[in-house]
Amino acid sequence: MHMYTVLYFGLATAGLHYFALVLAEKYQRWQALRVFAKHHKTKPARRENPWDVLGIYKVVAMARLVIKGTSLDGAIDLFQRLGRTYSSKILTQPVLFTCDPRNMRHVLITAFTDFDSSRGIRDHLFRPITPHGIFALDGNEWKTARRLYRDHFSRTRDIVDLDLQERCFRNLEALIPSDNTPFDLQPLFLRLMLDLTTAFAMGVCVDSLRPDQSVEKKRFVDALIHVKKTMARDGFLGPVHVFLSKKEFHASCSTVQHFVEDIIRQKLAVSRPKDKSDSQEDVATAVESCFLDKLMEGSGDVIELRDGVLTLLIAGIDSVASLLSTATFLLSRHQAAQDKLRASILDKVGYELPSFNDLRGLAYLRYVFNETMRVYPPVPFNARTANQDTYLPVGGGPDGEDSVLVEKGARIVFSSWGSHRDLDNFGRDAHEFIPERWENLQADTLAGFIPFNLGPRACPGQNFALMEASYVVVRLLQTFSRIEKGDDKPWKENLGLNLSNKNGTVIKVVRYPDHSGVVKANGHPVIEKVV
Ligand code: HEM
Repeated sequence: MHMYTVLYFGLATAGLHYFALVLAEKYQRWQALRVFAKHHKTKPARRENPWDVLGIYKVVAMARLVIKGTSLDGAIDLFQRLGRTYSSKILTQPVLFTCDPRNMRHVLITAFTDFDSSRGIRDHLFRPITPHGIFALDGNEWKTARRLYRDHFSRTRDIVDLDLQERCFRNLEALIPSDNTPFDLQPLFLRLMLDLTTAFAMGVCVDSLRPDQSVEKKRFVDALIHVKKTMARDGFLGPVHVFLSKKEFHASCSTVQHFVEDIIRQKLAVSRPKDKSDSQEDVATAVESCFLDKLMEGSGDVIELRDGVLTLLIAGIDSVASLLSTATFLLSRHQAAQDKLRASILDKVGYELPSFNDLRGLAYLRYVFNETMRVYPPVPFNARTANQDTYLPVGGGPDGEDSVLVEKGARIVFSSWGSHRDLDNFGRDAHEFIPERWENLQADTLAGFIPFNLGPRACPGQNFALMEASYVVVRLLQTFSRIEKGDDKPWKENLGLNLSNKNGTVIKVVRYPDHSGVVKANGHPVIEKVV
Protein backbone atom coordinates (compact mmCIF):
# COMPACT_ATOMS: atom_id res chain seq x y z
CA MET A 1 0.00 0.00 0.00
CA HIS A 2 1.12 3.55 -0.73
CA MET A 3 2.61 5.31 2.29
CA TYR A 4 0.01 8.19 2.16
CA THR A 5 -2.85 5.72 1.94
CA VAL A 6 -1.59 4.08 5.11
CA LEU A 7 -1.32 7.48 6.78
CA TYR A 8 -4.83 8.60 5.74
CA PHE A 9 -6.24 5.26 6.80
CA GLY A 10 -4.52 5.56 10.17
CA LEU A 11 -5.76 9.12 10.66
CA ALA A 12 -9.31 8.25 9.66
CA THR A 13 -9.35 5.30 12.07
CA ALA A 14 -8.01 7.47 14.90
CA GLY A 15 -10.60 10.16 14.06
CA LEU A 16 -13.42 7.64 14.07
CA HIS A 17 -12.16 6.17 17.29
CA TYR A 18 -12.09 9.61 18.94
CA PHE A 19 -15.56 10.46 17.59
CA ALA A 20 -16.92 7.17 18.97
CA LEU A 21 -15.35 7.89 22.35
CA VAL A 22 -16.88 11.37 22.49
CA LEU A 23 -20.26 9.95 21.48
CA ALA A 24 -20.03 7.25 24.12
CA GLU A 25 -19.08 9.77 26.77
CA LYS A 26 -21.97 12.05 25.77
CA TYR A 27 -24.35 9.10 25.86
CA GLN A 28 -23.16 8.05 29.30
CA ARG A 29 -23.56 11.61 30.55
CA TRP A 30 -27.05 11.82 29.05
CA GLN A 31 -27.98 8.51 30.67
CA ALA A 32 -26.65 9.59 34.07
CA LEU A 33 -28.57 12.86 33.88
CA ARG A 34 -31.72 11.01 32.85
CA VAL A 35 -31.44 8.69 35.87
CA PHE A 36 -30.73 11.66 38.16
CA ALA A 37 -33.68 13.64 36.73
CA LYS A 38 -36.00 10.65 37.12
CA HIS A 39 -34.89 10.04 40.68
CA HIS A 40 -35.51 13.67 41.68
CA LYS A 41 -38.64 13.93 39.48
CA THR A 42 -37.29 17.08 37.81
CA LYS A 43 -39.03 18.94 34.98
CA PRO A 44 -37.58 21.72 32.85
CA ALA A 45 -38.05 25.29 34.07
CA ARG A 46 -39.68 27.81 31.77
CA ARG A 47 -37.06 28.97 29.24
CA GLU A 48 -36.49 32.62 28.44
CA ASN A 49 -36.10 33.15 24.69
CA PRO A 50 -35.55 29.49 23.68
CA TRP A 51 -34.31 30.65 20.27
CA ASP A 52 -31.38 32.50 21.87
CA VAL A 53 -29.29 29.30 21.93
CA LEU A 54 -25.96 31.07 22.41
CA GLY A 55 -27.30 33.55 24.96
CA ILE A 56 -26.06 36.55 22.98
CA TYR A 57 -29.39 38.35 22.90
CA LYS A 58 -29.61 37.94 26.71
CA VAL A 59 -26.27 39.71 27.16
CA VAL A 60 -27.33 42.58 24.91
CA ALA A 61 -30.69 42.88 26.73
CA MET A 62 -28.98 42.90 30.15
CA ALA A 63 -26.40 45.49 29.02
CA ARG A 64 -29.19 47.74 27.76
CA LEU A 65 -30.98 47.61 31.13
CA VAL A 66 -27.76 48.29 33.07
CA ILE A 67 -27.03 51.33 30.88
CA LYS A 68 -30.58 52.62 31.39
CA GLY A 69 -30.28 51.99 35.14
CA THR A 70 -33.37 49.73 35.19
CA SER A 71 -31.91 46.24 35.43
CA LEU A 72 -33.52 45.49 38.79
CA ASP A 73 -37.00 46.47 37.64
CA GLY A 74 -36.28 44.54 34.44
CA ALA A 75 -35.55 41.46 36.58
CA ILE A 76 -38.92 41.83 38.32
CA ASP A 77 -40.70 42.09 34.95
CA LEU A 78 -39.10 38.80 33.91
CA PHE A 79 -40.09 37.04 37.14
CA GLN A 80 -43.65 38.27 36.65
CA ARG A 81 -43.69 37.13 33.03
CA LEU A 82 -41.86 33.79 33.31
CA GLY A 83 -42.42 32.80 36.95
CA ARG A 84 -40.30 32.92 40.11
CA THR A 85 -37.79 30.52 38.54
CA TYR A 86 -36.83 30.39 34.88
CA SER A 87 -33.89 29.22 32.80
CA SER A 88 -31.82 31.23 30.36
CA LYS A 89 -28.45 31.27 28.63
CA ILE A 90 -25.67 33.82 28.94
CA LEU A 91 -22.98 33.34 26.28
CA THR A 92 -23.71 29.57 26.06
CA GLN A 93 -23.63 29.23 29.89
CA PRO A 94 -26.89 27.78 31.29
CA VAL A 95 -28.27 30.03 34.03
CA LEU A 96 -31.27 29.58 36.31
CA PHE A 97 -32.76 32.79 37.69
CA THR A 98 -34.83 32.49 40.85
CA CYS A 99 -36.46 34.65 43.52
CA ASP A 100 -38.38 31.74 45.06
CA PRO A 101 -37.60 31.58 48.80
CA ARG A 102 -37.76 27.76 48.70
CA ASN A 103 -35.01 27.62 46.10
CA MET A 104 -32.91 30.28 47.82
CA ARG A 105 -33.03 28.43 51.14
CA HIS A 106 -32.16 25.20 49.35
CA VAL A 107 -29.10 26.68 47.62
CA LEU A 108 -27.89 28.63 50.66
CA ILE A 109 -28.67 26.13 53.42
CA THR A 110 -29.98 22.65 52.56
CA ALA A 111 -27.74 21.88 49.56
CA PHE A 112 -24.97 24.32 50.52
CA THR A 113 -22.16 21.91 49.57
CA ASP A 114 -23.56 21.38 46.03
CA PHE A 115 -22.75 24.97 45.11
CA ASP A 116 -19.65 27.15 44.92
CA SER A 117 -19.74 30.89 45.62
CA SER A 118 -16.41 31.94 44.20
CA ARG A 119 -15.13 29.55 41.55
CA GLY A 120 -16.00 30.85 38.11
CA ILE A 121 -18.19 33.62 39.52
CA ARG A 122 -16.11 36.14 41.39
CA ASP A 123 -12.70 34.59 42.11
CA HIS A 124 -11.25 36.31 39.01
CA LEU A 125 -12.52 39.67 40.34
CA PHE A 126 -11.08 39.26 43.84
CA ARG A 127 -7.81 37.52 42.96
CA PRO A 128 -5.85 40.62 41.92
CA ILE A 129 -6.65 42.43 45.17
CA THR A 130 -7.16 39.63 47.75
CA PRO A 131 -5.95 36.33 46.27
CA HIS A 132 -6.23 34.59 49.66
CA GLY A 133 -9.26 36.49 50.95
CA ILE A 134 -12.48 34.66 51.85
CA PHE A 135 -14.37 36.02 48.83
CA ALA A 136 -12.03 34.13 46.48
CA LEU A 137 -12.30 30.81 48.32
CA ASP A 138 -14.54 27.73 48.30
CA GLY A 139 -14.53 24.31 49.98
CA ASN A 140 -12.06 23.54 52.77
CA GLU A 141 -10.00 26.70 52.23
CA TRP A 142 -13.15 28.75 52.72
CA LYS A 143 -14.08 26.74 55.85
CA THR A 144 -10.72 27.52 57.46
CA ALA A 145 -10.95 31.22 56.59
CA ARG A 146 -14.53 31.44 57.80
CA ARG A 147 -13.66 30.13 61.29
CA LEU A 148 -11.70 33.26 61.96
CA TYR A 149 -14.54 35.63 61.02
CA ARG A 150 -16.99 33.54 63.04
CA ASP A 151 -14.79 33.79 66.14
CA HIS A 152 -14.12 37.51 65.81
CA PHE A 153 -17.66 38.62 64.97
CA SER A 154 -19.48 36.31 67.39
CA ARG A 155 -19.28 38.82 70.25
CA THR A 156 -20.38 42.09 68.69
CA ARG A 157 -20.34 43.84 72.06
CA ASP A 158 -16.57 43.36 72.34
CA ILE A 159 -15.71 44.66 68.90
CA VAL A 160 -17.98 47.68 68.47
CA ASP A 161 -15.88 50.69 69.48
CA LEU A 162 -18.34 53.40 70.54
CA ASP A 163 -15.59 56.00 71.17
CA LEU A 164 -14.34 55.54 67.64
CA GLN A 165 -17.90 55.78 66.36
CA GLU A 166 -18.36 59.06 68.19
CA ARG A 167 -15.06 60.53 66.97
CA CYS A 168 -15.93 59.68 63.39
CA PHE A 169 -19.50 60.95 63.80
CA ARG A 170 -18.17 64.31 65.03
CA ASN A 171 -15.98 64.54 61.93
CA LEU A 172 -19.00 63.83 59.76
CA GLU A 173 -21.15 66.34 61.59
CA ALA A 174 -18.53 69.05 61.06
CA LEU A 175 -19.01 68.70 57.29
CA ILE A 176 -22.79 69.06 57.36
CA PRO A 177 -23.93 72.56 56.28
CA SER A 178 -25.62 74.28 59.18
CA ASP A 179 -27.51 76.87 57.11
CA ASN A 180 -30.25 74.51 55.92
CA THR A 181 -28.90 74.28 52.37
CA PRO A 182 -29.41 71.01 50.48
CA PHE A 183 -26.38 68.72 50.36
CA ASP A 184 -25.65 65.11 49.45
CA LEU A 185 -25.03 62.93 52.50
CA GLN A 186 -24.19 59.82 50.44
CA PRO A 187 -20.49 60.60 49.76
CA LEU A 188 -20.08 61.67 53.39
CA PHE A 189 -21.44 58.33 54.58
CA LEU A 190 -18.97 56.59 52.31
CA ARG A 191 -16.14 58.58 53.88
CA LEU A 192 -17.49 57.85 57.36
CA MET A 193 -17.46 54.12 56.64
CA LEU A 194 -13.97 54.35 55.14
CA ASP A 195 -12.74 55.90 58.39
CA LEU A 196 -14.60 53.52 60.69
CA THR A 197 -13.73 50.38 58.79
CA THR A 198 -10.03 51.10 58.25
CA ALA A 199 -9.67 51.85 61.97
CA PHE A 200 -11.60 48.69 62.85
CA ALA A 201 -9.78 46.46 60.36
CA MET A 202 -6.16 47.56 60.70
CA GLY A 203 -6.04 50.01 63.62
CA VAL A 204 -5.24 53.01 61.42
CA CYS A 205 -7.98 55.38 60.35
CA VAL A 206 -7.60 56.91 56.88
CA ASP A 207 -9.08 60.26 58.03
CA SER A 208 -11.17 60.78 54.93
CA LEU A 209 -13.56 63.06 56.88
CA ARG A 210 -10.75 65.21 58.22
CA PRO A 211 -9.34 68.32 56.50
CA ASP A 212 -5.79 67.30 57.43
CA GLN A 213 -5.84 63.90 55.71
CA SER A 214 -2.31 62.99 54.59
CA VAL A 215 -1.46 62.70 50.88
CA GLU A 216 -0.56 59.05 51.39
CA LYS A 217 -3.92 58.21 52.97
CA LYS A 218 -5.78 60.10 50.25
CA ARG A 219 -3.88 58.15 47.58
CA PHE A 220 -4.81 54.91 49.33
CA VAL A 221 -8.51 55.85 49.55
CA ASP A 222 -8.67 56.90 45.88
CA ALA A 223 -6.98 53.66 44.83
CA LEU A 224 -9.33 51.54 46.97
CA ILE A 225 -12.38 53.26 45.46
CA HIS A 226 -10.99 52.72 41.96
CA VAL A 227 -10.33 49.03 42.64
CA LYS A 228 -13.90 48.43 43.84
CA LYS A 229 -15.41 50.35 40.91
CA THR A 230 -13.42 48.28 38.43
CA MET A 231 -14.34 45.02 40.16
CA ALA A 232 -18.04 45.90 39.97
CA ARG A 233 -17.73 46.97 36.32
CA ASP A 234 -15.91 43.78 35.34
CA GLY A 235 -18.43 41.68 37.23
CA PHE A 236 -21.24 43.11 35.09
CA LEU A 237 -19.27 42.92 31.86
CA GLY A 238 -18.50 39.22 32.30
CA PRO A 239 -16.01 37.78 29.79
CA VAL A 240 -16.03 41.05 27.80
CA HIS A 241 -13.91 42.71 30.51
CA VAL A 242 -10.74 40.99 29.25
CA PHE A 243 -10.71 43.41 26.31
CA LEU A 244 -10.41 46.47 28.58
CA SER A 245 -7.14 47.92 29.84
CA LYS A 246 -6.31 46.93 33.43
CA LYS A 247 -3.25 49.11 33.84
CA GLU A 248 -4.82 51.59 36.25
CA PHE A 249 -6.62 48.79 38.09
CA HIS A 250 -3.40 46.86 38.75
CA ALA A 251 -1.60 50.06 39.77
CA SER A 252 -4.42 50.81 42.22
CA CYS A 253 -4.34 47.25 43.60
CA SER A 254 -0.66 47.62 44.25
CA THR A 255 -1.09 51.05 45.96
CA VAL A 256 -3.77 49.58 48.23
CA GLN A 257 -1.78 46.43 49.00
CA HIS A 258 1.46 48.26 49.78
CA PHE A 259 -0.29 50.69 52.10
CA VAL A 260 -1.78 47.84 54.14
CA GLU A 261 1.42 45.77 54.02
CA ASP A 262 3.41 48.71 55.44
CA ILE A 263 1.03 48.96 58.39
CA ILE A 264 1.29 45.21 58.95
CA ARG A 265 5.09 45.25 58.83
CA GLN A 266 5.18 48.10 61.36
CA LYS A 267 2.86 46.15 63.63
CA LEU A 268 4.83 42.95 63.25
CA ALA A 269 8.02 44.81 64.12
CA VAL A 270 6.56 45.69 67.50
CA SER A 271 6.44 42.65 69.75
CA ARG A 272 3.31 43.61 71.67
CA PRO A 273 0.79 45.10 69.25
CA LYS A 274 -1.14 46.97 71.95
CA ASP A 275 1.86 49.08 72.95
CA LYS A 276 2.06 50.29 69.43
CA SER A 277 -0.72 52.86 69.36
CA ASP A 278 1.36 55.06 71.67
CA SER A 279 4.39 55.05 69.44
CA GLN A 280 2.49 55.72 66.26
CA GLU A 281 2.04 59.03 64.53
CA ASP A 282 -1.69 58.31 64.18
CA VAL A 283 -2.40 58.52 67.90
CA ALA A 284 -5.54 60.57 67.32
CA THR A 285 -7.19 57.98 65.15
CA ALA A 286 -5.57 54.68 66.10
CA VAL A 287 -7.73 52.19 67.97
CA GLU A 288 -6.89 49.98 70.92
CA SER A 289 -7.48 46.60 69.33
CA CYS A 290 -8.39 45.82 65.77
CA PHE A 291 -9.16 42.89 63.49
CA LEU A 292 -5.54 42.80 62.36
CA ASP A 293 -4.37 42.22 65.96
CA LYS A 294 -6.72 39.25 66.10
CA LEU A 295 -5.36 37.93 62.79
CA MET A 296 -1.79 38.34 64.05
CA GLU A 297 -2.50 35.94 66.90
CA GLY A 298 -2.69 33.15 64.32
CA SER A 299 -0.31 34.25 61.57
CA GLY A 300 2.79 36.31 60.84
CA ASP A 301 2.46 36.07 57.07
CA VAL A 302 2.18 39.59 55.64
CA ILE A 303 0.24 38.56 52.54
CA GLU A 304 -2.24 36.44 54.47
CA LEU A 305 -2.76 39.25 57.00
CA ARG A 306 -3.10 41.82 54.21
CA ASP A 307 -5.82 39.81 52.49
CA GLY A 308 -7.71 39.43 55.77
CA VAL A 309 -7.70 43.20 56.28
CA LEU A 310 -8.58 43.97 52.67
CA THR A 311 -11.52 41.59 52.80
CA LEU A 312 -13.11 43.79 55.46
CA LEU A 313 -12.32 46.93 53.47
CA ILE A 314 -14.18 45.40 50.53
CA ALA A 315 -17.09 43.93 52.53
CA GLY A 316 -17.70 46.47 55.27
CA ILE A 317 -17.56 49.96 53.73
CA ASP A 318 -19.94 50.40 50.77
CA SER A 319 -22.46 47.94 52.22
CA VAL A 320 -23.04 49.91 55.44
CA ALA A 321 -22.77 53.21 53.56
CA SER A 322 -25.51 51.92 51.25
CA LEU A 323 -27.75 51.03 54.22
CA LEU A 324 -27.15 54.40 55.89
CA SER A 325 -27.63 56.45 52.70
CA THR A 326 -30.82 54.67 51.73
CA ALA A 327 -32.27 54.72 55.25
CA THR A 328 -31.65 58.47 55.51
CA PHE A 329 -33.03 59.04 52.00
CA LEU A 330 -36.22 57.19 52.96
CA LEU A 331 -36.55 58.85 56.37
CA SER A 332 -36.19 62.29 54.79
CA ARG A 333 -39.07 61.41 52.47
CA HIS A 334 -41.24 59.70 55.11
CA GLN A 335 -41.57 62.31 57.80
CA ALA A 336 -43.97 60.28 59.98
CA ALA A 337 -41.49 57.39 60.19
CA GLN A 338 -38.68 59.83 60.97
CA ASP A 339 -40.69 61.51 63.75
CA LYS A 340 -41.62 58.14 65.21
CA LEU A 341 -38.02 56.96 65.12
CA ARG A 342 -36.72 60.17 66.71
CA ALA A 343 -39.37 59.97 69.43
CA SER A 344 -38.41 56.35 70.19
CA ILE A 345 -34.72 57.30 70.38
CA LEU A 346 -35.32 60.30 72.63
CA ASP A 347 -37.61 58.20 74.79
CA LYS A 348 -35.07 55.38 75.29
CA VAL A 349 -31.72 57.16 75.00
CA GLY A 350 -32.56 60.83 75.50
CA TYR A 351 -29.66 63.06 74.53
CA GLU A 352 -27.01 60.86 76.10
CA LEU A 353 -24.43 59.09 74.00
CA PRO A 354 -25.99 55.71 73.20
CA SER A 355 -24.62 52.60 74.90
CA PHE A 356 -24.44 49.17 73.27
CA ASN A 357 -27.59 48.10 75.13
CA ASP A 358 -29.41 51.27 74.07
CA LEU A 359 -28.63 50.53 70.44
CA ARG A 360 -29.70 46.93 70.73
CA GLY A 361 -32.99 47.82 72.37
CA LEU A 362 -34.27 50.22 69.70
CA ALA A 363 -36.96 48.10 68.07
CA TYR A 364 -38.31 50.73 65.68
CA LEU A 365 -34.81 51.49 64.40
CA ARG A 366 -34.43 47.79 63.58
CA TYR A 367 -37.74 47.91 61.69
CA VAL A 368 -36.46 50.89 59.71
CA PHE A 369 -33.26 49.04 58.79
CA ASN A 370 -35.13 45.85 57.88
CA GLU A 371 -37.52 47.80 55.73
CA THR A 372 -34.72 49.79 54.07
CA MET A 373 -32.85 46.61 53.16
CA ARG A 374 -36.05 44.91 52.08
CA VAL A 375 -36.94 47.61 49.58
CA TYR A 376 -33.35 48.47 48.59
CA PRO A 377 -31.10 45.50 49.52
CA PRO A 378 -27.40 46.53 49.49
CA VAL A 379 -26.69 43.19 47.74
CA PRO A 380 -29.68 42.90 45.36
CA PHE A 381 -28.65 39.63 43.73
CA ASN A 382 -26.02 36.97 44.04
CA ALA A 383 -24.86 33.84 42.23
CA ARG A 384 -23.68 30.29 42.79
CA THR A 385 -22.27 27.58 40.49
CA ALA A 386 -23.26 23.92 40.84
CA ASN A 387 -20.13 21.88 41.61
CA GLN A 388 -22.00 18.61 40.88
CA ASP A 389 -25.26 17.55 39.27
CA THR A 390 -28.00 18.70 41.61
CA TYR A 391 -31.49 20.19 41.59
CA LEU A 392 -33.69 23.03 42.79
CA PRO A 393 -36.78 21.91 44.72
CA VAL A 394 -39.25 24.07 42.73
CA GLY A 395 -39.51 25.97 39.46
CA GLY A 396 -40.02 23.08 37.00
CA GLY A 397 -43.06 21.96 35.04
CA PRO A 398 -46.01 23.98 33.78
CA ASP A 399 -47.00 25.34 37.22
CA GLY A 400 -43.42 25.72 38.49
CA GLU A 401 -44.01 23.36 41.41
CA ASP A 402 -41.76 20.50 40.23
CA SER A 403 -38.05 20.30 40.94
CA VAL A 404 -35.53 21.43 38.33
CA LEU A 405 -32.35 19.67 37.21
CA VAL A 406 -29.16 21.72 37.72
CA GLU A 407 -26.24 20.31 35.78
CA LYS A 408 -22.71 20.56 37.14
CA GLY A 409 -21.30 23.92 36.05
CA ALA A 410 -24.71 25.61 35.68
CA ARG A 411 -25.18 28.94 37.39
CA ILE A 412 -27.95 30.01 39.77
CA VAL A 413 -28.64 33.73 40.05
CA PHE A 414 -30.87 34.45 43.04
CA SER A 415 -32.44 37.80 43.56
CA SER A 416 -33.21 39.35 46.94
CA TRP A 417 -34.52 42.36 44.99
CA GLY A 418 -37.12 40.01 43.50
CA SER A 419 -38.04 38.10 46.68
CA HIS A 420 -38.14 41.26 48.83
CA ARG A 421 -40.63 42.85 46.44
CA ASP A 422 -42.70 39.72 45.86
CA LEU A 423 -46.38 40.47 46.57
CA ASP A 424 -46.91 36.90 47.82
CA ASN A 425 -44.15 37.35 50.42
CA PHE A 426 -44.92 40.90 51.55
CA GLY A 427 -48.42 41.76 50.38
CA ARG A 428 -49.84 44.24 47.88
CA ASP A 429 -47.81 47.10 49.37
CA ALA A 430 -44.51 45.21 48.94
CA HIS A 431 -43.00 48.11 46.95
CA GLU A 432 -43.67 50.67 49.68
CA PHE A 433 -41.52 51.67 52.64
CA ILE A 434 -43.57 50.76 55.74
CA PRO A 435 -41.36 49.99 58.78
CA GLU A 436 -44.44 49.04 60.83
CA ARG A 437 -44.86 45.83 58.85
CA TRP A 438 -41.97 44.42 60.91
CA GLU A 439 -44.05 44.57 64.09
CA ASN A 440 -45.55 41.27 62.93
CA LEU A 441 -42.65 39.79 60.98
CA GLN A 442 -39.59 37.92 62.21
CA ALA A 443 -36.59 38.92 60.08
CA ASP A 444 -34.40 35.97 61.13
CA THR A 445 -36.81 33.27 60.06
CA LEU A 446 -38.79 34.99 57.31
CA ALA A 447 -38.42 33.06 54.07
CA GLY A 448 -37.41 35.31 51.23
CA PHE A 449 -35.87 38.09 53.35
CA ILE A 450 -32.14 37.69 52.76
CA PRO A 451 -30.28 41.03 52.98
CA PHE A 452 -27.30 39.24 54.54
CA ASN A 453 -27.90 35.90 52.80
CA LEU A 454 -28.58 32.73 54.78
CA GLY A 455 -26.75 29.61 55.88
CA PRO A 456 -23.05 28.91 56.42
CA ARG A 457 -21.96 31.68 54.07
CA ALA A 458 -24.27 34.40 55.43
CA CYS A 459 -22.61 37.72 56.22
CA PRO A 460 -20.54 37.25 59.41
CA GLY A 461 -20.51 41.03 59.96
CA GLN A 462 -24.29 41.53 60.00
CA ASN A 463 -24.77 42.31 63.71
CA PHE A 464 -21.68 44.48 63.71
CA ALA A 465 -22.95 46.35 60.63
CA LEU A 466 -26.32 47.00 62.25
CA MET A 467 -24.63 48.33 65.40
CA GLU A 468 -22.39 50.67 63.39
CA ALA A 469 -25.37 51.95 61.41
CA SER A 470 -27.55 52.24 64.54
CA TYR A 471 -25.00 54.48 66.23
CA VAL A 472 -24.92 56.85 63.27
CA VAL A 473 -28.69 57.13 62.89
CA VAL A 474 -29.22 57.65 66.63
CA ARG A 475 -26.65 60.44 66.69
CA LEU A 476 -28.09 62.05 63.55
CA LEU A 477 -31.59 62.15 65.00
CA GLN A 478 -30.29 63.39 68.36
CA THR A 479 -28.40 66.18 66.60
CA PHE A 480 -30.95 67.35 64.04
CA SER A 481 -34.53 68.13 64.94
CA ARG A 482 -35.58 67.58 61.34
CA ILE A 483 -34.10 65.95 58.25
CA GLU A 484 -35.90 67.00 55.07
CA LYS A 485 -35.56 66.05 51.45
CA GLY A 486 -33.31 68.46 49.56
CA ASP A 487 -34.63 67.70 46.06
CA ASP A 488 -37.47 65.89 44.31
CA LYS A 489 -35.39 63.40 42.38
CA PRO A 490 -36.53 59.78 42.71
CA TRP A 491 -34.38 56.85 43.81
CA LYS A 492 -32.42 55.57 40.81
CA GLU A 493 -30.51 52.32 40.53
CA ASN A 494 -26.72 52.48 40.72
CA LEU A 495 -25.15 49.02 40.69
CA GLY A 496 -21.65 48.84 42.13
CA LEU A 497 -20.30 46.21 44.49
CA ASN A 498 -23.30 47.37 46.50
CA LEU A 499 -26.53 48.98 45.43
CA SER A 500 -26.88 52.74 45.86
CA ASN A 501 -28.98 55.64 44.64
CA LYS A 502 -27.62 57.35 41.52
CA ASN A 503 -29.37 60.55 42.69
CA GLY A 504 -27.64 60.44 46.08
CA THR A 505 -29.10 61.29 49.47
CA VAL A 506 -29.83 64.98 49.02
CA ILE A 507 -31.25 66.41 52.24
CA LYS A 508 -31.54 69.57 54.34
CA VAL A 509 -31.17 69.47 58.09
CA VAL A 510 -32.52 71.57 60.90
CA ARG A 511 -30.38 71.63 64.00
CA TYR A 512 -31.79 72.05 67.46
CA PRO A 513 -31.92 75.83 68.07
CA ASP A 514 -29.28 75.91 70.79
CA HIS A 515 -26.96 73.40 69.21
CA SER A 516 -23.34 74.21 69.89
CA GLY A 517 -21.21 71.30 68.84
CA VAL A 518 -22.69 69.06 71.50
CA VAL A 519 -26.17 67.63 71.48
CA LYS A 520 -28.39 69.98 73.41
CA ALA A 521 -32.08 70.66 73.40
CA ASN A 522 -34.61 72.52 75.50
CA GLY A 523 -34.95 70.91 78.87
CA HIS A 524 -32.70 67.98 77.99
CA PRO A 525 -29.31 67.03 79.36
CA VAL A 526 -26.21 67.90 77.38
CA ILE A 527 -23.91 65.22 76.00
CA GLU A 528 -20.37 65.33 77.31
CA LYS A 529 -18.00 66.27 74.54
CA VAL A 530 -15.91 63.28 73.48
CA VAL A 531 -12.34 64.17 72.62
C1 HEM B 1 -25.48 46.45 55.71
C2 HEM B 1 -24.27 45.93 55.60
C3 HEM B 1 -23.94 44.59 55.00
C4 HEM B 1 -24.66 43.81 54.14
C5 HEM B 1 -26.03 44.08 53.55
C6 HEM B 1 -23.87 42.63 53.88
C7 HEM B 1 -24.26 41.58 53.07
C8 HEM B 1 -23.50 40.47 52.82
C9 HEM B 1 -23.90 39.38 51.98
C10 HEM B 1 -25.22 39.29 51.23
C11 HEM B 1 -22.89 38.48 51.97
C12 HEM B 1 -22.86 37.14 51.26
C13 HEM B 1 -22.15 37.24 49.94
C14 HEM B 1 -22.18 35.94 49.20
O1 HEM B 1 -22.46 34.90 49.74
O2 HEM B 1 -21.93 35.96 48.04
C15 HEM B 1 -21.84 38.99 52.81
C16 HEM B 1 -20.65 38.34 53.05
C17 HEM B 1 -19.65 38.84 53.87
N1 HEM B 1 -19.70 39.97 54.63
FE1 HEM B 1 -21.23 41.28 54.71
N2 HEM B 1 -22.70 42.72 54.58
C18 HEM B 1 -22.71 43.90 55.29
C19 HEM B 1 -21.72 44.37 56.13
C20 HEM B 1 -20.57 43.70 56.45
C21 HEM B 1 -19.57 44.16 57.40
C22 HEM B 1 -19.67 45.46 58.19
C23 HEM B 1 -18.58 43.24 57.41
C24 HEM B 1 -17.31 43.23 58.21
C25 HEM B 1 -16.78 44.28 58.76
C26 HEM B 1 -18.94 42.18 56.48
C27 HEM B 1 -18.18 41.07 56.20
C28 HEM B 1 -18.52 40.08 55.32
C29 HEM B 1 -17.65 38.96 54.97
C30 HEM B 1 -16.25 38.71 55.51
C31 HEM B 1 -18.37 38.17 54.06
C32 HEM B 1 -17.89 36.90 53.38
C33 HEM B 1 -18.48 35.69 54.08
C34 HEM B 1 -18.14 34.37 53.41
O3 HEM B 1 -17.85 34.34 52.23
O4 HEM B 1 -18.20 33.36 54.12
N3 HEM B 1 -20.16 42.50 55.93
N4 HEM B 1 -22.24 40.20 53.33
